[in-house]
Amino acid sequence: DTGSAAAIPINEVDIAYVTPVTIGTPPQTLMLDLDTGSSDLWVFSSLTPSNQVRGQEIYSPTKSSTSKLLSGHTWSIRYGDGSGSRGTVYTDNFTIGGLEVKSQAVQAALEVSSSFTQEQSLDGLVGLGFSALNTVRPSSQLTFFDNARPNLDEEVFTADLKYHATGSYDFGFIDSKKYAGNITYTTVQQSPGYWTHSLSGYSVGSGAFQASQISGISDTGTTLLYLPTAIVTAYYRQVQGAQNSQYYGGYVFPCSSTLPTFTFGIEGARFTIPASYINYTRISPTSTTCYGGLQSSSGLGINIFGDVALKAAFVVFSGTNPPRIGFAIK
Ligand SMILES: O=C(NC1CCCCC1)N[C@H]1[C@H](O)[C@@H](N2CCCCC2)[C@@H]2OC[C@H]1O2
Repeated sequence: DTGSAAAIPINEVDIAYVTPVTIGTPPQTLMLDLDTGSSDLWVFSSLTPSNQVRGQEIYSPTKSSTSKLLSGHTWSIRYGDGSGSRGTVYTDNFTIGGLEVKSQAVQAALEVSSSFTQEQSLDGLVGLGFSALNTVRPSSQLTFFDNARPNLDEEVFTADLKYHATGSYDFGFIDSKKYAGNITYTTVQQSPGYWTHSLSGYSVGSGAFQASQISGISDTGTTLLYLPTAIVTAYYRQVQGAQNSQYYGGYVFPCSSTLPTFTFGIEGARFTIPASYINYTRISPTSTTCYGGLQSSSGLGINIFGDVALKAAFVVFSGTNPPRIGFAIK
Protein backbone atom coordinates (compact mmCIF):
# COMPACT_ATOMS: atom_id res chain seq x y z
CA ASP A 1 0.00 0.00 0.00
CA THR A 2 0.96 3.66 -0.38
CA GLY A 3 -0.53 7.06 0.46
CA SER A 4 0.14 10.65 -0.55
CA ALA A 5 -1.33 13.83 0.93
CA ALA A 6 -0.80 17.59 0.95
CA ALA A 7 1.11 19.50 3.64
CA ILE A 8 -0.61 22.89 3.72
CA PRO A 9 0.82 25.88 5.67
CA ILE A 10 -1.80 27.14 8.13
CA ASN A 11 -0.66 30.78 7.93
CA GLU A 12 1.52 33.12 5.89
CA VAL A 13 4.68 32.31 7.88
CA ASP A 14 4.39 28.50 7.83
CA ILE A 15 3.90 28.28 11.63
CA ALA A 16 2.60 24.74 11.04
CA TYR A 17 1.39 22.49 8.20
CA VAL A 18 -1.88 20.53 8.11
CA THR A 19 -2.88 17.47 6.10
CA PRO A 20 -6.44 16.29 5.33
CA VAL A 21 -7.31 12.94 6.93
CA THR A 22 -10.59 10.97 7.18
CA ILE A 23 -11.87 9.25 10.31
CA GLY A 24 -14.81 6.84 10.62
CA THR A 25 -17.81 5.71 8.62
CA PRO A 26 -19.10 7.74 6.84
CA PRO A 27 -15.68 9.53 6.62
CA GLN A 28 -15.23 12.69 8.69
CA THR A 29 -12.48 14.94 7.22
CA LEU A 30 -10.17 16.80 9.63
CA MET A 31 -6.99 18.83 8.99
CA LEU A 32 -4.21 17.47 11.21
CA ASP A 33 -0.60 18.47 11.91
CA LEU A 34 1.69 15.50 11.14
CA ASP A 35 4.28 15.73 13.92
CA THR A 36 7.44 13.60 13.93
CA GLY A 37 8.24 15.07 17.38
CA SER A 38 5.39 13.28 19.19
CA SER A 39 3.47 10.00 19.02
CA ASP A 40 -0.15 10.73 19.96
CA LEU A 41 -2.90 10.97 17.33
CA TRP A 42 -5.42 13.33 18.92
CA VAL A 43 -8.32 15.36 17.56
CA PHE A 44 -10.77 18.05 18.53
CA SER A 45 -13.97 16.10 19.15
CA SER A 46 -17.64 16.24 20.13
CA LEU A 47 -16.33 15.78 23.68
CA THR A 48 -14.23 18.97 23.61
CA PRO A 49 -15.96 21.75 25.61
CA SER A 50 -17.48 24.22 23.15
CA ASN A 51 -15.70 27.17 24.78
CA GLN A 52 -12.38 25.54 23.78
CA VAL A 53 -13.42 25.04 20.12
CA ARG A 54 -13.02 28.05 17.80
CA GLY A 55 -13.68 27.05 14.21
CA GLN A 56 -11.94 23.66 14.27
CA GLU A 57 -13.52 20.61 12.61
CA ILE A 58 -14.39 17.95 15.21
CA TYR A 59 -14.52 14.15 15.23
CA SER A 60 -17.85 12.79 16.49
CA PRO A 61 -17.41 9.09 17.36
CA THR A 62 -21.17 8.64 17.85
CA LYS A 63 -21.66 9.55 14.18
CA SER A 64 -19.29 6.80 13.04
CA SER A 65 -20.61 3.23 12.71
CA THR A 66 -17.05 1.86 13.00
CA SER A 67 -15.97 3.74 16.16
CA LYS A 68 -15.32 1.78 19.34
CA LEU A 69 -14.56 3.23 22.78
CA LEU A 70 -11.22 1.96 24.16
CA SER A 71 -12.77 1.75 27.60
CA GLY A 72 -10.76 2.77 30.65
CA HIS A 73 -8.02 4.43 28.56
CA THR A 74 -7.00 8.06 28.89
CA TRP A 75 -4.18 10.27 27.61
CA SER A 76 -2.53 13.57 28.47
CA ILE A 77 0.28 15.30 26.58
CA ARG A 78 2.43 18.44 27.12
CA TYR A 79 4.53 19.84 24.26
CA GLY A 80 7.80 21.73 24.41
CA ASP A 81 6.07 25.08 23.86
CA GLY A 82 3.86 24.50 26.90
CA SER A 83 0.75 23.64 24.87
CA GLY A 84 -1.11 20.44 25.70
CA SER A 85 -4.30 18.38 25.62
CA ARG A 86 -5.88 15.35 27.27
CA GLY A 87 -8.85 13.03 26.78
CA THR A 88 -10.23 9.60 26.06
CA VAL A 89 -9.63 7.05 23.30
CA TYR A 90 -11.60 5.44 20.45
CA THR A 91 -10.52 3.16 17.65
CA ASP A 92 -11.83 3.84 14.17
CA ASN A 93 -10.93 3.66 10.48
CA PHE A 94 -8.36 6.33 9.64
CA THR A 95 -6.94 7.29 6.25
CA ILE A 96 -4.25 9.66 5.01
CA GLY A 97 -3.96 10.19 1.27
CA GLY A 98 -5.79 6.95 0.41
CA LEU A 99 -3.81 4.81 2.89
CA GLU A 100 -6.21 3.21 5.39
CA VAL A 101 -5.56 1.85 8.86
CA LYS A 102 -8.57 0.07 10.35
CA SER A 103 -8.90 0.35 14.10
CA GLN A 104 -6.42 3.22 14.58
CA ALA A 105 -6.38 4.64 18.12
CA VAL A 106 -7.93 8.11 17.81
CA GLN A 107 -7.47 10.17 20.95
CA ALA A 108 -10.51 12.42 21.45
CA ALA A 109 -9.76 15.64 23.32
CA LEU A 110 -11.71 16.40 26.51
CA GLU A 111 -9.50 19.47 27.03
CA VAL A 112 -7.07 21.48 24.88
CA SER A 113 -4.80 24.40 25.88
CA SER A 114 -5.42 27.93 24.62
CA SER A 115 -2.80 27.87 21.86
CA PHE A 116 -4.73 25.01 20.20
CA THR A 117 -8.06 26.78 20.63
CA GLN A 118 -6.53 29.85 18.95
CA GLU A 119 -5.30 27.89 15.89
CA GLN A 120 -8.65 27.49 14.15
CA SER A 121 -7.20 25.73 11.09
CA LEU A 122 -5.58 22.91 13.11
CA ASP A 123 -7.95 20.12 14.20
CA GLY A 124 -5.38 17.96 15.98
CA LEU A 125 -2.14 16.06 15.50
CA VAL A 126 -0.88 12.81 13.98
CA GLY A 127 2.19 11.77 15.95
CA LEU A 128 4.82 10.17 13.70
CA GLY A 129 7.47 9.71 16.37
CA PHE A 130 8.21 6.23 17.74
CA SER A 131 5.29 4.60 19.56
CA ALA A 132 7.28 4.44 22.81
CA LEU A 133 6.34 8.13 23.32
CA ASN A 134 2.57 7.48 23.14
CA THR A 135 0.82 8.75 26.31
CA VAL A 136 -2.30 6.51 26.31
CA ARG A 137 -2.65 4.57 29.59
CA PRO A 138 -2.99 1.87 30.87
CA SER A 139 -1.87 0.48 27.49
CA SER A 140 0.01 2.71 25.02
CA GLN A 141 -1.15 2.78 21.40
CA LEU A 142 0.61 2.52 18.05
CA THR A 143 1.11 5.44 15.67
CA PHE A 144 -0.51 5.53 12.24
CA PHE A 145 2.89 4.72 10.67
CA ASP A 146 3.47 1.71 12.97
CA ASN A 147 -0.03 0.39 12.20
CA ALA A 148 0.40 0.94 8.45
CA ARG A 149 3.96 -0.40 8.17
CA PRO A 150 3.14 -4.11 7.59
CA ASN A 151 1.06 -3.15 4.53
CA LEU A 152 3.38 -0.50 3.07
CA ASP A 153 5.27 -1.23 -0.16
CA GLU A 154 8.34 0.25 1.59
CA GLU A 155 8.72 0.95 5.36
CA VAL A 156 9.10 4.70 4.89
CA PHE A 157 7.30 7.99 4.94
CA THR A 158 8.67 11.17 3.37
CA ALA A 159 8.23 14.88 4.12
CA ASP A 160 8.45 17.47 1.36
CA LEU A 161 7.61 20.67 3.28
CA LYS A 162 7.77 23.92 1.32
CA TYR A 163 8.40 27.60 2.06
CA HIS A 164 5.14 29.55 1.79
CA ALA A 165 3.64 26.78 -0.37
CA THR A 166 1.89 23.43 -0.15
CA GLY A 167 4.15 20.37 0.02
CA SER A 168 3.38 16.73 0.66
CA TYR A 169 3.75 13.67 2.89
CA ASP A 170 4.07 10.27 1.17
CA PHE A 171 3.72 6.88 2.87
CA GLY A 172 5.18 3.60 1.61
CA PHE A 173 7.24 4.92 -1.28
CA ILE A 174 9.97 7.40 -2.23
CA ASP A 175 8.92 9.64 -5.14
CA SER A 176 12.07 10.26 -7.17
CA LYS A 177 10.35 13.21 -8.88
CA LYS A 178 10.42 15.14 -5.59
CA TYR A 179 14.20 15.42 -5.19
CA ALA A 180 17.44 15.78 -7.12
CA GLY A 181 20.65 13.79 -6.81
CA ASN A 182 21.04 11.14 -4.14
CA ILE A 183 19.45 10.66 -0.74
CA THR A 184 22.07 10.75 2.03
CA TYR A 185 21.07 8.59 4.99
CA THR A 186 22.31 8.71 8.56
CA THR A 187 21.53 6.50 11.54
CA VAL A 188 18.71 7.30 13.95
CA GLN A 189 18.84 6.71 17.69
CA GLN A 190 15.18 5.81 18.35
CA SER A 191 15.39 6.00 22.14
CA PRO A 192 13.57 7.64 23.85
CA GLY A 193 11.30 7.93 20.84
CA TYR A 194 12.26 10.91 18.67
CA TRP A 195 13.85 10.80 15.21
CA THR A 196 17.21 11.61 16.81
CA HIS A 197 20.30 11.92 14.57
CA SER A 198 23.36 14.11 14.10
CA LEU A 199 24.33 16.86 11.72
CA SER A 200 27.94 16.57 10.53
CA GLY A 201 28.50 20.33 10.91
CA TYR A 202 27.42 23.72 9.61
CA SER A 203 28.51 26.90 7.83
CA VAL A 204 27.25 30.49 7.88
CA GLY A 205 26.90 32.20 4.49
CA SER A 206 30.06 31.71 2.42
CA GLY A 207 32.10 30.81 5.52
CA ALA A 208 34.10 27.65 5.97
CA PHE A 209 32.23 24.49 6.96
CA GLN A 210 32.66 23.71 10.68
CA ALA A 211 32.76 19.91 11.07
CA SER A 212 31.03 19.05 14.33
CA GLN A 213 28.62 16.27 15.36
CA ILE A 214 25.42 18.03 16.42
CA SER A 215 22.78 15.69 17.84
CA GLY A 216 19.11 16.66 17.64
CA ILE A 217 15.65 15.64 16.51
CA SER A 218 14.01 16.13 13.11
CA ASP A 219 10.63 17.49 14.17
CA THR A 220 7.97 18.44 11.60
CA GLY A 221 5.81 19.76 14.45
CA THR A 222 8.31 22.46 15.45
CA THR A 223 8.30 25.63 13.40
CA LEU A 224 11.88 26.86 13.83
CA LEU A 225 15.47 25.56 13.93
CA TYR A 226 17.01 25.41 17.43
CA LEU A 227 20.80 24.92 17.63
CA PRO A 228 23.58 25.42 20.24
CA THR A 229 24.17 29.01 21.32
CA ALA A 230 27.72 29.10 19.90
CA ILE A 231 26.41 28.38 16.39
CA VAL A 232 23.51 30.81 16.69
CA THR A 233 25.68 33.70 17.94
CA ALA A 234 28.14 33.05 15.10
CA TYR A 235 25.22 33.34 12.66
CA TYR A 236 23.72 36.56 14.03
CA ARG A 237 27.17 38.17 14.31
CA GLN A 238 26.82 38.50 10.53
CA VAL A 239 23.48 40.35 10.81
CA GLN A 240 23.51 44.15 11.20
CA GLY A 241 21.50 45.21 14.27
CA ALA A 242 20.75 41.67 15.46
CA GLN A 243 20.29 41.12 19.17
CA ASN A 244 19.21 38.37 21.52
CA SER A 245 16.10 39.94 23.05
CA GLN A 246 14.92 38.87 26.49
CA TYR A 247 11.72 40.71 25.72
CA TYR A 248 10.96 38.73 22.54
CA GLY A 249 12.60 35.54 23.81
CA GLY A 250 15.13 35.17 21.04
CA TYR A 251 17.19 36.76 18.26
CA VAL A 252 15.55 39.71 16.51
CA PHE A 253 16.93 42.07 13.86
CA PRO A 254 15.81 44.91 11.58
CA CYS A 255 13.59 43.37 8.86
CA SER A 256 15.70 45.26 6.29
CA SER A 257 18.91 43.50 7.37
CA THR A 258 20.65 41.21 4.92
CA LEU A 259 20.79 37.69 6.34
CA PRO A 260 23.34 35.05 5.38
CA THR A 261 22.29 31.56 4.34
CA PHE A 262 22.81 28.68 6.80
CA THR A 263 24.18 25.32 5.65
CA PHE A 264 23.95 22.05 7.61
CA GLY A 265 25.67 18.74 6.90
CA ILE A 266 24.22 15.25 6.82
CA GLU A 267 27.27 12.96 6.62
CA GLY A 268 29.08 14.23 3.52
CA ALA A 269 26.09 16.07 2.03
CA ARG A 270 25.36 19.79 2.45
CA PHE A 271 21.93 21.50 2.66
CA THR A 272 21.61 25.26 2.43
CA ILE A 273 18.72 27.10 4.09
CA PRO A 274 17.96 30.30 2.13
CA ALA A 275 18.16 33.57 4.09
CA SER A 276 14.44 34.12 3.46
CA TYR A 277 13.57 31.08 5.58
CA ILE A 278 15.52 32.58 8.51
CA ASN A 279 13.89 36.00 8.15
CA TYR A 280 10.93 34.32 9.84
CA THR A 281 8.37 36.94 10.78
CA ARG A 282 7.74 40.53 11.86
CA ILE A 283 7.29 40.64 15.65
CA SER A 284 3.98 42.40 14.98
CA PRO A 285 2.20 43.22 11.71
CA THR A 286 3.42 46.83 11.52
CA SER A 287 6.83 46.34 13.12
CA THR A 288 10.16 46.74 11.29
CA THR A 289 11.74 44.29 13.75
CA CYS A 290 11.87 40.65 12.66
CA TYR A 291 12.23 37.39 14.60
CA GLY A 292 14.74 34.80 13.44
CA GLY A 293 13.96 31.30 12.17
CA LEU A 294 17.24 30.13 13.79
CA GLN A 295 17.21 30.30 17.59
CA SER A 296 19.25 28.97 20.49
CA SER A 297 18.44 25.53 21.92
CA SER A 298 19.97 26.31 25.32
CA GLY A 299 17.27 25.72 27.91
CA LEU A 300 15.57 23.10 25.71
CA GLY A 301 18.04 20.33 26.56
CA ILE A 302 17.91 19.19 22.93
CA ASN A 303 18.59 20.59 19.44
CA ILE A 304 15.54 20.68 17.19
CA PHE A 305 15.70 20.52 13.39
CA GLY A 306 12.25 22.01 12.82
CA ASP A 307 10.42 23.13 9.69
CA VAL A 308 12.86 25.99 8.87
CA ALA A 309 15.52 23.32 8.26
CA LEU A 310 13.33 20.47 6.98
CA LYS A 311 11.69 22.59 4.25
CA ALA A 312 15.17 23.03 2.72
CA ALA A 313 15.28 19.30 1.87
CA PHE A 314 13.33 16.19 0.87
CA VAL A 315 13.35 14.02 4.01
CA VAL A 316 12.93 10.23 4.24
CA PHE A 317 11.90 8.76 7.60
CA SER A 318 12.80 5.08 7.31
CA GLY A 319 11.25 2.59 9.71
CA THR A 320 13.76 -0.09 8.74
CA ASN A 321 15.74 -1.89 11.44
CA PRO A 322 17.78 0.07 12.45
CA PRO A 323 15.77 3.17 11.59
CA ARG A 324 17.39 5.77 9.34
CA ILE A 325 16.70 9.29 8.16
CA GLY A 326 17.61 10.48 4.69
CA PHE A 327 18.01 13.97 3.19
CA ALA A 328 18.10 15.02 -0.47
CA ILE A 329 18.20 18.41 -2.17
CA LYS A 330 15.11 19.41 -4.19
O1 LIG B 1 6.05 22.45 21.13
C1 LIG B 1 6.52 22.20 20.04
N1 LIG B 1 7.85 22.38 19.81
C2 LIG B 1 8.65 23.07 20.75
C3 LIG B 1 8.78 24.53 20.27
C4 LIG B 1 9.66 25.32 21.23
C5 LIG B 1 11.01 24.65 21.42
C6 LIG B 1 10.86 23.22 21.89
C7 LIG B 1 9.99 22.39 20.92
N2 LIG B 1 5.80 21.75 18.98
C8 LIG B 1 4.35 21.84 19.06
C9 LIG B 1 3.89 23.08 18.33
O2 LIG B 1 4.41 24.23 18.95
C10 LIG B 1 2.38 23.09 18.32
N3 LIG B 1 1.80 24.30 17.69
C11 LIG B 1 0.32 24.25 17.63
C12 LIG B 1 -0.22 25.57 17.13
C13 LIG B 1 0.36 25.89 15.76
C14 LIG B 1 1.89 25.87 15.80
C15 LIG B 1 2.39 24.53 16.33
C16 LIG B 1 1.94 21.78 17.66
O3 LIG B 1 1.46 20.92 18.69
C17 LIG B 1 2.54 20.12 19.17
C18 LIG B 1 3.72 20.59 18.40
O4 LIG B 1 3.08 21.08 17.22
